[in-house]
Amino acid sequence: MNWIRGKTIGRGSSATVSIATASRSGDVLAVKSAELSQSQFLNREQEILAGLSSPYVIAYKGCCITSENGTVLYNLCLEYAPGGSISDAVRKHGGCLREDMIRNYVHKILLGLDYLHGNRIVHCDIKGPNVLLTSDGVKIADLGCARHVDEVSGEDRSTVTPLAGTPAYMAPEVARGEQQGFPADIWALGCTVIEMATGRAPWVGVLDPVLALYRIGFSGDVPEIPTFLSEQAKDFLSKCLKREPKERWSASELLNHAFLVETESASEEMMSTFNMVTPTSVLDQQYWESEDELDTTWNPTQKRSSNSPMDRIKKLSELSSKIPNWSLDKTWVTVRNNGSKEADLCPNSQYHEDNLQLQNKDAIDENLGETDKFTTGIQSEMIYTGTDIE
Ligand SMILES: Nc1ncnc2c1ncn2[C@@H]1O[C@H](COP(=O)(O)OP(=O)(O)OP(=O)(O)O)[C@@H](O)[C@H]1O
Repeated sequence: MNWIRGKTIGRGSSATVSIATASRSGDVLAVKSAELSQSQFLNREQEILAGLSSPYVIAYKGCCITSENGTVLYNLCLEYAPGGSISDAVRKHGGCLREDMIRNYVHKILLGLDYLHGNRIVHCDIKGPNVLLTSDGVKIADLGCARHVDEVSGEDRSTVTPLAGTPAYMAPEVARGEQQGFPADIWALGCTVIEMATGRAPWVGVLDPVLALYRIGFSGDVPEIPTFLSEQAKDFLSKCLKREPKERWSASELLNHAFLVETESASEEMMSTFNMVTPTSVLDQQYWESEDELDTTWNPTQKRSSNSPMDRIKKLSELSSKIPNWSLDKTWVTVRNNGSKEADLCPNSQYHEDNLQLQNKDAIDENLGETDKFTTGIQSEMIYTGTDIE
């Protein structure tokens, strides 16, 4: 597949995302790239996405290898989401979303989760930044942490695949290191609803993530449910945030919850909110003006020698100075089992939100790997012919 790489539009822990145009069709794409030698998460995401087709999951468009400025890159081509993430939407709306908007988004996320779970896939990292807005509506993205569930036992393969996700959104059983099945996605959905309603990740007031994880795993507490929500919304949340995974409602059960009955009412307003004119080319200047994002990765498995709950909490405390507070900014961390360096864990954790964008850029510059250096400096009109991988 030939495509023209444009500006960098996002950065995550495993990859850099650029806008691109498919040479033949002119379609606008998002291309997620990582150095080939460090592309294991992109590979896993490709393997999962390639088998999926849902209007509620960001679509897979192909993958290829390119050699750019002497660096060999693995590229995952995806449907482009011009509206940003749900977290962006929360910020644009002044820090919280109206309940009818939340209802609409939740409905689409649940349709996506119902589809994934029906295909025996656990997403493992549901949160506002990983739900994107396209001209077709809300779609689940970033399946880099996703995994197949064992079809025979119905349990996940956590013995071979370490648990993953973002601490503030982790279900109690995940925080304890026990299991990460479908109910863990439902808990994370509940946390995402709180994020949409309040502009903050759950567990407000617990700034130390080590203490917070301990509380999530062992205290018996659940995140505070916003009192200003309707009774239906509160009841919906209570079904997501059951501490016992077996008591949590499934995606298909939640789709029939009374909270979602009026789901279509806010659709039109939401779609007009984000100025989602689809660019016709990577040369459209307005699409170079989106801000770069910095997400950071926390990688506890690098040092992991035991998976017992207390050992996991202790390991967390070793890393706590590098872990940011959990406010709704760009300092969330994703737990993954790759080999990234501790120095990369959270370069921006000490920065105040007011100067976050500037500081993020500085932090990016300090922490750039070769791929990032290349991608940041890339010109907007470069045509690459990748080696298609089927
Ligand atoms: N399909 C897309 N369309 C538009 N922007 C996208 C798309 N996919 C990703 N992005 C942007 O790139 C950023 C990083 O992408 P993504 O979260 O998939 O990377 P990652 O390395 O898996 O991140 P994380 O560290 O959160 O796991 C996103 O926050 C988003 O801003």
